[in-house]
Formats: sequence, C-alpha cells, structure tokens
Amino acid sequence: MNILVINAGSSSLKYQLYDMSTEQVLAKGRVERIGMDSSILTHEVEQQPEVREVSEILDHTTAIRKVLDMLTHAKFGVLSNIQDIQAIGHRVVHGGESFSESVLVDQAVKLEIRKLFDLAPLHNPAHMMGITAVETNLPEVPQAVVFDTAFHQTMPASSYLYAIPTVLYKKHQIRRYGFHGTSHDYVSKRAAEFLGKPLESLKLVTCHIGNGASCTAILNGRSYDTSMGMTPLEGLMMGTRSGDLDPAVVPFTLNKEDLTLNEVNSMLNKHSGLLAVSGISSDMREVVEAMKAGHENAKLAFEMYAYRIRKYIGAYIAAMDGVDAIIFTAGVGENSDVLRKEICRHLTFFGVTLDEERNAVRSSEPRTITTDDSAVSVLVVPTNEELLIARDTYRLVRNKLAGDSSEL
Ligand SMILES: Nc1ncnc2c1ncn2[C@@H]1O[C@H](COP(=O)(O)OP(=O)(O)O)[C@@H](O)[C@H]1O
Ligand SMILES: CC(=O)OP(=O)(O)O
Ligand SMILES: [Mg+2]
Repeated sequence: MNILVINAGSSSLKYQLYDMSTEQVLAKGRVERIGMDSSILTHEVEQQPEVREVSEILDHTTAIRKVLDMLTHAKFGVLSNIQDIQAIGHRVVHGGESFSESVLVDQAVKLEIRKLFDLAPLHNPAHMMGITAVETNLPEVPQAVVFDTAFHQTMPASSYLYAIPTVLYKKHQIRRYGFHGTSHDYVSKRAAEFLGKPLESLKLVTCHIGNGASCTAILNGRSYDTSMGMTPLEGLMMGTRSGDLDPAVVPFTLNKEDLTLNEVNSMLNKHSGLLAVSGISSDMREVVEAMKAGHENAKLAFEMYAYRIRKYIGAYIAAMDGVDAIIFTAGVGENSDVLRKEICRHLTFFGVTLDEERNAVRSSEPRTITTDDSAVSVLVVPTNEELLIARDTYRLVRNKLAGDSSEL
C-alpha cells in the first residue's frame, strides 16, 4: 500500500510518499509560499537531484494537484498513476479532548477539527484546507488524521489544569493539551528499544527542539507532563515564539504600546524567541555562528534558550522522582552539539556525564552521548513523525478494509 503523508501549514505543505510494504520513502518534498507570488515546489527522490519548480499556487487544492502531478511526472515521478496512492495521512496539530488517538476522516471528525480552529488558529485551518484539497483531487481515497495532542491525553489533571476558575475549563476546555506528541511518542519508543529496556519501566524526558520546541516527562510510557500548553506558545523559548512569560505582560503591553490583541498575539508567536533576543535570526545555526563571531545578543539568546530547556529537564526529573534517560530530537536537538553541551554541562548533579566525542558524532541512528559510567543516559534519537503518521494511517485503513470485507 502506498501512503501519502501530508503536513499542511498556512502557506506551506510538506509531503512524503511511503511504500508500506517496506516503509520506504519513495519521494518527498514541500510546497512553500502558497497564496503568494512565485510559490516553490521542491521534490526529492532518493539518488536523484532535487527538482525545484516555481509557479503561482494560489491555494491548497492547487498545491495538492501540483504534488500529484509531480508524483506521476514522466521524468521526476515515482508512480504511473495517482490511483496508486491508496491512502492519505494528515498531521493535525490540535485534537482537543475529542481525540486520544488517530482516526479516519469522516463528516463528524471534520466538524470536530473545525470546532478547534480557535484553539490552534495557526495550524488547524491549514490542516482542514489540506483535507478538503485531497477530497477535491482524490475523492475516493481514505484519509486519516494523526494529532499532535493525542499522546498527551494521558496527562493527569494535576498536570493539565491551569490554576484559574474551573468554569473556564468546563465551558471552554481551557487547559494544557501539549503538542509534538507524535514525535515524543516515536522517540520514547525508539529510545526504549535502543536501551533494551521495557518502555513501561522507564522515566524519560524527551526534548523535541525544532522550530517549535517542547519537553515531555514520559512516565512508564505515558505522557505525564509537557511544556506546551493550550496552544504551542507555552513552555520553552523557540525560534520565533516567546514560550513562558508572566500573563500580565499581555495587558500591560496592550496599554503601553497601543497595540491590538492580535498584534500582541502575533508578536509572541512570530516575532519573539531566538529571533527577538538575538536580533539576528530564528535559525539556531545562524545564532551559533554569530555567537562564535562574538555577537553579544546572539550569546545571550543561545544561553537563554539552553537555560529554559535545562529548567524543564530539572522540573520533570522532580515531577517523576527520577530519570533513566534524557532524549534530544528534531532539527536543533539532533544537530546542535553545542546546544546539547551547554545543557548537559549543568546536569552533573543529576548524574549526567557528557562524552564530548560522542556528542560530536553525526548520524541518522539513535546514539548515546554520555559516558558509559554516566548514571543517566543522554540520547540523540532522530524523530520521524511522518513514519508514525504513515503507520497509523496504514493500520486504520487496513482495519477498515478488513471490516468492510467481513460485512459483505
Ligand atoms: N546543524 C544545525 N545546528 C543547529 N540548528 C539546526 C541545525 N540544522 C537544523 N537546525 C535547526 O532546526 C530547525 C528546524 O527544525 P525542524 O525540527 O525541522 O523544525 P520544524 O519541523 O518545526 O520546521 C531550524 O530552525 C534550524 O534552526
Ligand atoms: C505544534 C508545533 O509547534 O509545531 P511546529 O513545531 O511544527 O511548529
Ligand atoms: Mg516539526
């Protein structure tokens, strides 16, 4: 079965096509600048040069059409016919309290995702556009949705409630949901395999450090607490997001700067974090380069970024009364040995002894970066959210096919 995995953002759409008999990625790519002039489609097939196509792509329906054209392209394609795509799996960031696992898309599921637009205004409307665009282009193909929030539905109320009047939770479901669940789930399972220990017996802190970033306390295989909240703004300092701050900053800034609520929201989501503090970039690579060249604000941004991660690791060790392993993953977590070193050099009290040579190794495989006698292991485990989405989609579609045939 071939499964196309889609991660639709407001102006972008990432895709990966899997052959599920081998879990091989047949092709992958992304469409950027949807709805703007000169949109870009980048398409990759293993062992072949990347293809870049610039054209006008005004909406997600056209973006999916272009992706399907590319997948069946005479020269760059990998399929002879779009009928060779048997199912689609979507990443959906917010599943609220309605979804604790992945599901196949039907009218009721779409309605629930729509109801959650308010809680994830940057993400869910875009995912819906992706789902609708597939319906237009491939009306017969089953679609599944895999939620970032689902893995965190096991958190106890003491972790997910905010200390505000409970009526707000009851009326509007204002609470911590947590995100990047697919990634925290995937790397915790990979880590347990790698350590050769049952996941159910482990205390793990997983740090997904990408553009968006979050830490999770995973106790006996279940999410116990996580740093992102009702939306993906809470918690760690990120590329462009502020992470934790005193909520009083919002009304205060509104008054002092004569800004609208939307403008403050946009400031916290898109113009804060590494970008704001460094004054250089939201990209950790550029910040580290500037820091090495002596840029003071880049150094401060880097230190703040690392310090926040360390504070969450410490908090989660206390929350679980111990830790067996700390795991780094995602773009920054997998690639920035400098950041990992900065975090780990202050975790010695908790039994972490970094091995600098191991920390400098680059690999696409899980690896340990602590010494053999370190009481706590620190691992780098490359994440693969798309593979988990493809696996869930495959399972749901096969179960449905089995159910349909038993009804005949
Ligand atoms: N070698 C590297 N060193 C430091 N940071 C890196 C490196 N490679 C990639 N990154 C960071 O990874 C980030 C993207 O992470 P990723 O997990 O792909 O994010 P997302 O999925 O949220 O777009 C980039 O913003 C970049 O800062
Ligand atoms: C939920 C979230 O922050 O996602 P991303 O890291 O892809 O922005
Ligand atoms: Mg990501």
